[in-house]
Amino acid sequence: MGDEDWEAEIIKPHMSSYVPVFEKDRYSSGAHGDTFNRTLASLSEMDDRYSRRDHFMRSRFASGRSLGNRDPGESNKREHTSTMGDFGVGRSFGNRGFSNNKFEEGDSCSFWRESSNDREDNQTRNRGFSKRDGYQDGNDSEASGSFRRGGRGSYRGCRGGFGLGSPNSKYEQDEGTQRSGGIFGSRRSALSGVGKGDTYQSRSGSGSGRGGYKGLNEEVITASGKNSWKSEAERRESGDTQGPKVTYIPPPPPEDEDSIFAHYQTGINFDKYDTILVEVSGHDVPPAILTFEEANLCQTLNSNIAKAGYTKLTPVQKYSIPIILGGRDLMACAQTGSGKTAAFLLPILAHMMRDGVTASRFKELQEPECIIVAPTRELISQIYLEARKFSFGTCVRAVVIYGGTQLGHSIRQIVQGCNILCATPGRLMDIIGKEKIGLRQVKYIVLDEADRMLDMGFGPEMKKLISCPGMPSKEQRQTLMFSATFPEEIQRLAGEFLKSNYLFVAVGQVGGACRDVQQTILQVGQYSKREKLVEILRNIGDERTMVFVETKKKADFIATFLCQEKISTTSIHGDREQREREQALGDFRCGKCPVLVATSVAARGLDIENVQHVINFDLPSTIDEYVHRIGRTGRCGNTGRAISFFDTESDNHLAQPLVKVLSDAQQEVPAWLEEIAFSMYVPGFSGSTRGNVFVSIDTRKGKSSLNTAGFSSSQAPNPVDDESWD
Ligand SMILES: Nc1ncnc2c1ncn2[C@@H]1O[C@H](COP(=O)(O)OP(=O)(O)OP(=O)(O)O)[C@@H](O)[C@H]1O
Repeated sequence: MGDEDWEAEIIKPHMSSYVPVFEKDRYSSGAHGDTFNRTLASLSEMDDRYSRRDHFMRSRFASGRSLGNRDPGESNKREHTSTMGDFGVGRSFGNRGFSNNKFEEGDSCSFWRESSNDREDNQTRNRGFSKRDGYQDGNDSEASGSFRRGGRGSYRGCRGGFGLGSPNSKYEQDEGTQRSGGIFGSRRSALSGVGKGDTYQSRSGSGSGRGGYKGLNEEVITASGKNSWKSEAERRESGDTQGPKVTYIPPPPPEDEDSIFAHYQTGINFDKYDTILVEVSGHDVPPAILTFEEANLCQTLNSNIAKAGYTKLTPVQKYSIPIILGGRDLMACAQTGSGKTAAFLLPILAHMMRDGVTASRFKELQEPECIIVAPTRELISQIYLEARKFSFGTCVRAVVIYGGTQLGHSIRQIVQGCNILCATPGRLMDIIGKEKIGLRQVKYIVLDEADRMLDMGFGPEMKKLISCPGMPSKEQRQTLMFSATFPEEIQRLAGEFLKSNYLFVAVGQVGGACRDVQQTILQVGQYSKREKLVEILRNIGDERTMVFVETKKKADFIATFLCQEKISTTSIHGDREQREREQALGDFRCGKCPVLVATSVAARGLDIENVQHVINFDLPSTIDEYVHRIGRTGRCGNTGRAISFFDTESDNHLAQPLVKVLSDAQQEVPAWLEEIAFSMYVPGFSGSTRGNVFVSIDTRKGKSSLNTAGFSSSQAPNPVDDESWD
């Protein structure tokens, strides 16, 4: 099947999904989530408000009129502001916008092309603008600024002297050029130095633009025509386009053993994992193991496991490790924070050790045995650190490469030896296109957050990956997929990547929320959200809290506002430069800024110690996203709390799946939410999932089932969105 067919297949079938039906006599708001019926719904609601607003505002603000730091509705002025605007002092970016209750209005219509690019979620976008050439031209002139940017070598104090690496090195010629600005100006806000009492700075460098190795306005750049199999994402990072180079070199992680093995404690509910039901489907299922010893790993691995503080297997590990050790392909679905990363890393490493895999820095062409892909830069970095931890003291070398960093740096990492390549899709395809790695030796491909990796956003990239010259066929490699959510449609697509006899492991309910997270849904209208947020954060005190919002500019806006309220806050979203994203995460991790305002870019996979609260200031557009977001707390047996603001103006489509997720996780369901859910009743479906613990199952069973994840599939992200992730 050609690429086009494949993409079409992704796009179209999503448009129907299974959603629960609320029937009065069957529905219960209690703790038992088995009273839902199954239904085949029509298209899930697609919220195109932003696209429409975008359209409107483009015509309204296309001239880039000046604005003050008042509210997001006026913030396109920042396109012409080259200095660090201090939103914390004097004219209040936050207060004025909100005090007039104009935030939402402004939000919807500020940056004239932002709304289509701003949301890092699963919404459809308006992709109508193009202007490729103009954009390119605009960037040409910025090229000289790249080294200035790269010269900021003091990330977290770790980068002194590290800086740009060796500009004269032979790899420098391979340096990709990545655009970071252009015709759309500099709406990216950069936040820095946010601490207690600090001001929250929003910078809009006229030359730096959006920090932009990602985003819709980059996608429209005309490709060179070379490497025609390459995607826009790859071209962006590859240097096929004109623009300044991205010179950011991430600081190397600490090398001392204590740092490598630093970990947090499992929580009081860790042992309760044992009571979660697990179902494995497929033929010839190897028996689960109960202890690490049963896995028969080599001594070094066992020692690393012990140093990591792992004494007991989690359910997904008990089942996945023997399956992978047995050479089988696997699709595994287990709740957030339950140890999926080690579930694939340990058996892969065990095989590599068995096979005597050794990294060689003398090989001109590096040929990794394992490729791991994940949707965000921060997540792939985290997976890399786990790989480094478990391979400590072995000859296996893990490398991480991701967008937003200097391409030459990625290449230099690889040539030092590469057995496990952890990568975001864009950078991976770029490196492959530049023939910096060979694929012939690939024995393992891992898709973490696999449903995300296979949806409309990244699916085409993944398809290309497995079709790359040299890539062993699926019969000759092991393909492993992990996620906490797995829509049925995506499961079906996954079949193309997996051997037909792959095994499917479901730990608890596919797409179910972690039960260690106490979920609260509050009915809060858009104009009351800010006040409510402050009230909650003041009660929370210094406990680490992630606040999720729906758009990038709102992330900046809310972070600014919280800083004005003297709540130490930082933010992470796809319009921030990579250096800033990493700085923000670092400040949050270490507690310098106990509040992190984030878009969906931080929803998946991030494993941050002591995140006690997640607040959905805006609910996401899909229930899967909700499950992943709240999964940033309550990890590894620890407890956490999630509070979500439900706006009846915009969130009603989530009522049904929310009630389902709450019920399944044995959470209290507010009566008002039940009512909304009931009012959203979709007639025409019969069937019940009553009594079916594994309400979403291996699709090969041919059983269409109630699947919270199924809600999202109809709203699978537009490919455009993904460039803010990678
Ligand atoms: N067997 C274990 N014993 C102790 N800690 C563990 C064990 N397995 C994993 N952990 C720890 O639990 C935390 C969560 O693991 P991990 O990030 O792999 O979860 P996940 O299932 O991938 O979550 P998500 O779905 O959010 O990506 C990590 O800090 C990890 O080191």
